[in-house]
Amino acid sequence: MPDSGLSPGQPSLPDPPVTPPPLPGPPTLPFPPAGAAGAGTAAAPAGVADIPVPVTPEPGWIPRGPSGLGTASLSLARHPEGALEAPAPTAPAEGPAIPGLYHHPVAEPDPVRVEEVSLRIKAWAVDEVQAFPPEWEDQFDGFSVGRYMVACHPDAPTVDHLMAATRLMVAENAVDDCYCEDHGGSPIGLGSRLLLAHTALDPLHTTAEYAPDWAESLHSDAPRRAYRSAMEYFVELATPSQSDRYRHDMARLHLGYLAEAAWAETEHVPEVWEYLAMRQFNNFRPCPTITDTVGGYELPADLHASPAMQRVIALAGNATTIVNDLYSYTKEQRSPGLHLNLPVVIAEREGLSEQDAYLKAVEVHNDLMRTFEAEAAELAAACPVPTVLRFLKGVAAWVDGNHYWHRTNTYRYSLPSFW
Ligand SMILES: CC(C)=CCC/C(C)=C(\C)COP(=O)(O)OP(=O)(O)O
Ligand SMILES: [Mg+2]
Repeated sequence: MPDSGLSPGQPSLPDPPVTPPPLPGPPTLPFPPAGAAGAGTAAAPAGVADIPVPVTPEPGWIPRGPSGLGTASLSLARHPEGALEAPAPTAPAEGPAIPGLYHHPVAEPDPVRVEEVSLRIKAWAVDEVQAFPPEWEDQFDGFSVGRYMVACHPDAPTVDHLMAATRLMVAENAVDDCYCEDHGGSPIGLGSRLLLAHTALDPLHTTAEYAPDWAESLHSDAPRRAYRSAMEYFVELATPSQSDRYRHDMARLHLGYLAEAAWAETEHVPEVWEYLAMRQFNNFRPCPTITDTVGGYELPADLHASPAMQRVIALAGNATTIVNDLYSYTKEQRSPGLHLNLPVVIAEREGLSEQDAYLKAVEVHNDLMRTFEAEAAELAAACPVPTVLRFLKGVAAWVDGNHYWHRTNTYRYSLPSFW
């Protein structure tokens, strides 16, 4: 079991079965040829849906109560009887897709898995890391993180694997909300907060005199508690190289947050290309790049580091992140001050109307998606190694699941009326 380097403090997970699902037979291109589908809905890439998903039944799971001094008063989201409640199961999710947005529809995520992950993630958030105060419970439920992660990782062999991704997603959002954005965040002092929180992922190695203060600091706010615990679970499942990949991607993310904050502080509107550069770092990338860990296999480090794979990952991450800019546009228009996103920056820097800028941003997204698919297909043909093929399929599945979640999260997002 790889060592996290973090002080233990949480009950250890049972050893999850990590037998990966059988790999596809003869290598096939996981994507349709570039341009095969027009704008808008496209057929799901052949192959992604073909990976079997063995569902390993897990022993009955009982939510743990809070433990440790003083945690009783931190118990949130409880009914008087003390039972945690997962967000109410919903009918198949609705929500319109952005007209003209190139995307692949996905099958409705397995409701049994969604229910189980939703229950377990809320217990973790409430009992283990106290990730949110009671008044944010509706927002936590409305985020639908269980549905998000089940949709993005259709090949996860067990719910434990899904939980690793789900905890990290909650922790990443706790940092974004509490340090950067609308739940007490601010550009002022952000660098210091992010660096100290980053040590929950990439531990401080120091002398015996100073180490205890650092270890204590990891329990001092919700973002650090969430990062520390989520990472501790993740390294139990990941190889050292997968953990290091994740740390690197998180450092990239934190660098992106800092550039966004620097512009917000001076109310600077960057050039479009500068915005795209910032958004390549302030990006979903750390989520699709754990697809192999969550799938129970490993893309070897040298194959992950190859320039062609790095380009495919960056293109996929950029497409997923511009999807966020488009679906969160009205939410961000309503927020105080000028919230940068691709349509806003195009409108400001290129002198377009809000509508024309939005439609141009849709085209930028579609270009990124098509280039991602074309280059992933080229890489699959040039390097038909089973782990490469499966990783590419996993990234494509994450891209599609991410679109599904944004489209269907009508609690959080709504479309502008440009059509
Ligand atoms: C989950 C993760 C790694 C997120 C990092 C970057 C991030 C917060 C996004 C890509 C989402 O963008 P945004 O902050 O604009 O989110 P909302 O629009 O508020 O949903
Ligand atoms: Mg957004």
